[in-house]
Amino acid sequence: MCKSPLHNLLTALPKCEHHVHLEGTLSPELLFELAAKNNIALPPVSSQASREVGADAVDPAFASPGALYARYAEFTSLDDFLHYYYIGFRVLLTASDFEALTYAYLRRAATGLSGPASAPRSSNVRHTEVFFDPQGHTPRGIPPSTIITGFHAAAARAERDFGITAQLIPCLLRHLPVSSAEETFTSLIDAGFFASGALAGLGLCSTELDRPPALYAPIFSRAAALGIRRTAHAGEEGPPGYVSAAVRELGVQRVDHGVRAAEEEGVMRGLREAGVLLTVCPLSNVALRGVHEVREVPVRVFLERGVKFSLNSDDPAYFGGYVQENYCAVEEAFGLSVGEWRTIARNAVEGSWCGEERKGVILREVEEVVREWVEREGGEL
Ligand code: HPA
Ligand SMILES: [Zn+2]
Repeated sequence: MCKSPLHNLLTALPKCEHHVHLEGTLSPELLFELAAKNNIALPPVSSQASREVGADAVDPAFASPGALYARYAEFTSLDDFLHYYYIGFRVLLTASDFEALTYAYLRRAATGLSGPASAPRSSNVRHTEVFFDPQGHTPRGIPPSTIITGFHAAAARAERDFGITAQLIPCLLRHLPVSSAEETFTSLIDAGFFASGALAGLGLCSTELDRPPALYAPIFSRAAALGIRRTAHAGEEGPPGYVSAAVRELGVQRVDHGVRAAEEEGVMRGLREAGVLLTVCPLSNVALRGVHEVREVPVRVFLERGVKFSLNSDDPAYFGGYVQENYCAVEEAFGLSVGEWRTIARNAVEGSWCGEERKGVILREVEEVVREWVEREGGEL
């Protein structure tokens, strides 16, 4: 629980999350549990065990969940994190593994609970749009259909149980050749996953430096021609110019992270004029050393310049917080007003891809929660 007087408003505020990687919700505990169940070898923790040809390098972080958590607290960069993130993929094999992973995340996002259901609710994500990385699974013999089946089974159950709605977005991986991204995108189209609504849009992630958005322009223009919504990670480690390139050359409706846009007024103006929403992830930025502390995330600058953003967890199992913890960290760092939180909550709903009817429902909930708070506690709107 954060120390802010607005804490109870922040837990009650209806939220939309647009930037969370399904594989980034894999906790160290579940990683070890699935490795044991699926008989998957993790990197050896001592040189005794690593003599085979092609074996992983020795890494004492895989000694226990506690050792992994300690290593996660010391990430030095995006690529340092991605090394661990992709190792985690290995334990996910079956549709039921993906269903378990998805349901645990949705329950936590909707209720704040990871333990017993009797505890009071302390988070209120009403709608979430979740990334996954097909190219991290197909080489292991796991087709996108396995992930999509598991995800939607969990989403249906979580909607019944908690009233949260969820959509799924594949991200193409920038550390692999562009030809692999093209093949992946083509196979997802051919399988009819976009046309059926099983996939809600297209994303782009992984290593950013030296992978300019323009490399992916042909794929994204194909997506545009097919009426597929688009988003891309940009301006996390990469320069502000990558943010404007994502908007101009990929035609994205959202930019994931985008925080380095604040370094250039012209880039901010472009975002404002295009009405693009940034999916900002404050605790992720601290964990991966983009900033030293949340106070350096340009939240205030974006609010003052009218650049829209939502607040998100990115990879909550790796970065020490879900959406709720990100909201609290921002409030502790900036002390925003009730009116500013209302703007953030409304922009998050409006930047969602869930359809006008659902957006209308959540917007009304936002207004009700804010109105009740102001009537009870006072405060500026
Ligand atoms: O923050 C991120 N950036 C890029 N790629 C990613 N894949 C998972 N999380 C991230
Ligand atoms: Zn991300």
